[in-house]
Amino acid sequence: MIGIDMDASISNPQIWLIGIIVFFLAYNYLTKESWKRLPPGPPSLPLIGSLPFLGSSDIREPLRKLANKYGDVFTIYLGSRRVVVLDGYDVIHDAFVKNAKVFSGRPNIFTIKIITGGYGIVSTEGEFCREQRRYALHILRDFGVGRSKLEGRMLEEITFFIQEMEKNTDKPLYPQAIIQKSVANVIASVTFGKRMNYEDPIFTKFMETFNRNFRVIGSSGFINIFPFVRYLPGDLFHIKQLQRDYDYLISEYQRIIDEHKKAAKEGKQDDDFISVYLKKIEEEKNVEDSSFTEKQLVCLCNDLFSAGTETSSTTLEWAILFMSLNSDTQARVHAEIDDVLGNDALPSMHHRIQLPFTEATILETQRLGNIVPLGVPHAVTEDVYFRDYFIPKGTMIIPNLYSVHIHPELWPEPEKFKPERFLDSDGNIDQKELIPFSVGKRQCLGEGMAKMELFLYFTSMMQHFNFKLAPGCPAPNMKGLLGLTNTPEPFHVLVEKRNSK
Ligand code: HEM
Repeated sequence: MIGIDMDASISNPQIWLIGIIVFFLAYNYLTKESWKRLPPGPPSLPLIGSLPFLGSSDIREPLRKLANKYGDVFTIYLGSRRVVVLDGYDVIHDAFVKNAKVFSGRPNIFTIKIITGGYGIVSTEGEFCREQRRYALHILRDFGVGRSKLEGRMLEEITFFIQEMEKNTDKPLYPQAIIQKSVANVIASVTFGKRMNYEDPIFTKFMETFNRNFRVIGSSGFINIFPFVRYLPGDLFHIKQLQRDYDYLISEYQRIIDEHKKAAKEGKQDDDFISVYLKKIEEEKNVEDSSFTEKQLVCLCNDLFSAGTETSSTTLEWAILFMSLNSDTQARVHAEIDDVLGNDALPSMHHRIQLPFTEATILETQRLGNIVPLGVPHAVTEDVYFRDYFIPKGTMIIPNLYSVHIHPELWPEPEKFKPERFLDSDGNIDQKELIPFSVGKRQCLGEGMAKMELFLYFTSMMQHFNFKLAPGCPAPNMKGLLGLTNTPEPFHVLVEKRNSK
């Protein structure tokens, strides 16, 4: 008969070891959040998480496939970071609008933290962010979003833009730089109170640095998943470059803020974001722990430039590309604009209602261009049960706006460019479930300004020019290049001056 010698077992180190392992496994199992039913998802491997299931660089289609398999709320792991992806309009709306209080946080992202230091709006959360967001919106509204003051400044910039395009007619043009400088000038005019000459070397250096910064952040997924790479010698992952470029941009904002302070001391009143904000800092100087500081103003300037330049200019680039490839649509837009504006009246926002097809073409550009396809990541600010799943506090949330904009039930033949889909049977605009600016409490702060910009720029461009692909230049791959935004692959167009009517 086989008996158990208890004394021998207690002193046997192997049995102790097995006991400890069993204890830890059991502890891990019992305390693991998964028993609380985290949203399902693909397996997660040590260190790399779900990366093998996300394709090489463009994760849009892999995310769609995962949604087909796991449903409209699913979990992936970027390295060891847990991320919940929301797929489709209903679930994004449920989270960001109906559960806005919990879903309006921002995740802690290494590259963003090293450059912003926790200031600004885009990457902050909580009461600090709410107060700053409210005040920034107040300035923008007061300043003229939806009113003629901003429209006047924009139209002035558009005049320079049209002149610049005219210099480039009848030869192959890659329009990215001209559009971007002009759109950056709109932000400069709102923020600094002045536009800059396109050839100005300071402006050129600023935009080059800004673009490099944007590109590095756009491709910094690897650094954010494996932040320890910052300790490697050299600068293989461009982290030092990122910091250097950011310091340069900050010094430029600071220089302009100092000029404003000097002007204010001399009694000169400026009518721009910086001037209004500086007055607020002065008003709050005796308020303990006021969130209105110069450091915050500097970061706000950067937020407005970062969030407001690339997005609008990329949308306009897509618009030119779609027009070049869809001559029937282009002809219909031309005809509508000719009827309402002729060839020299300046467009204004009150023309929007008379130009429904033009408006529908802009909406279709936003849908198919999918400029910010994965939105800006949110985070849940507390543990939450959502659609029967448990999502722990701090989890990063990705709203897959791309999934909304290519959903075949919402948009039949979603891959085709068809502005008519936004017109109802009476020919009026029906925006349907288009959400390029996201939804909820963190919805784009510049939406009003962006809509004005897209309408005035697009209408003016179409009033003056006809676009077609430059001979010998093939159409680019229409999926675009995914970074922070989805930009068209480089393309060359022929810009032809129109003589309408
Ligand atoms: C076509 C142009 C634009 C598009 C497609 C766009 C899209 C977006 C999206 C998707 C978000 C993320 C919202 C979220 O977190 O749920 C966002 C945030 C933001 N946008 Fe825009 N945007 C555009 C233009 C602008 C402009 C012109 C400005 C500046 C005046 C601006 C300023 C901001 C800011 C400050 C945020 C952060 C808001 C926050 O964190 O609370 N955007 N935008």
